[in-house]
Amino acid sequence: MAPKHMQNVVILPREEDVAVNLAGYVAGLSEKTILEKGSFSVVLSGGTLIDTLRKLTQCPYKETVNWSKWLIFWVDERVVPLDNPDSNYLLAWNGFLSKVPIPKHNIYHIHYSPSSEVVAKDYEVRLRRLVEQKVLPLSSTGFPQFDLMLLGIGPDGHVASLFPNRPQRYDVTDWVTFINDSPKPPPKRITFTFPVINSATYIAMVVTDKEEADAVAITLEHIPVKPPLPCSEVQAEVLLTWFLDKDAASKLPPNCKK
Ligand SMILES: O=C1O[C@H](COP(=O)(O)O)[C@@H](O)[C@H](O)[C@H]1O
Repeated sequence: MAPKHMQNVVILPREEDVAVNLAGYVAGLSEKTILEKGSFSVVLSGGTLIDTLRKLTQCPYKETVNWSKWLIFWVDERVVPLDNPDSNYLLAWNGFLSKVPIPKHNIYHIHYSPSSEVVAKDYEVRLRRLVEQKVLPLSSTGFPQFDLMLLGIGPDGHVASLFPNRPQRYDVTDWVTFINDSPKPPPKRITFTFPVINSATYIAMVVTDKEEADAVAITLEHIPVKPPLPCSEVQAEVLLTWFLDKDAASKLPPNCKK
């Protein structure tokens, strides 16, 4: 296995190029992982990422990817009913999942309850059951290990629902935690903790907005800020790849943009 903290930065001219490149990357990983272990666990976030996944739902990938072996999870979810416009599940369903033949029983969305604590506990219990059933492996650090996490970031450097000035980002015990005062609406959310995120085999960090350019530059240029941006603490077991368009990369020094 490659040493921890391997990172790759891919900078492309337009969001459309990122979408094309990302689809090829995910399809390649899907093929390799299914050959090696018979399934492919993919963790989605919300936000602009879902639209950037659109090429996977088109030719040739719609036909060539072995969707029957995919398992879908969410790195974070808003604590709202699944048909609420704020739901990350609904966003993913409308933009991605409804267009590809992933078996419904392989789609692990939250079970809604008005209590974010109850939702987080339930999601963690279900993950623990999948580990017991050997559907998901455990990492060497004792956290579930997903094959691929597809993440985005916010302008404040948040990743999943781990925000700069909230304690959840420092949780090293739980697998899934909750927040009732998210600085970005809606306030109630659940989120994977950093030990789970950083146990993923592969992570794709997909950023295609000018608004996130400062957070990208602070992270990739190792500019010290207090507290450190959550997105700067993401690392993968094998490889973290940043997929950026020129807007997201616009605050990086010129030598990075070649
Ligand atoms: O609230 C959230 O925001 C982040 C970033 O979203 P974006 O629209 O700036 O791409 C997202 O990754 C997260 O899943 C979502 O709940």
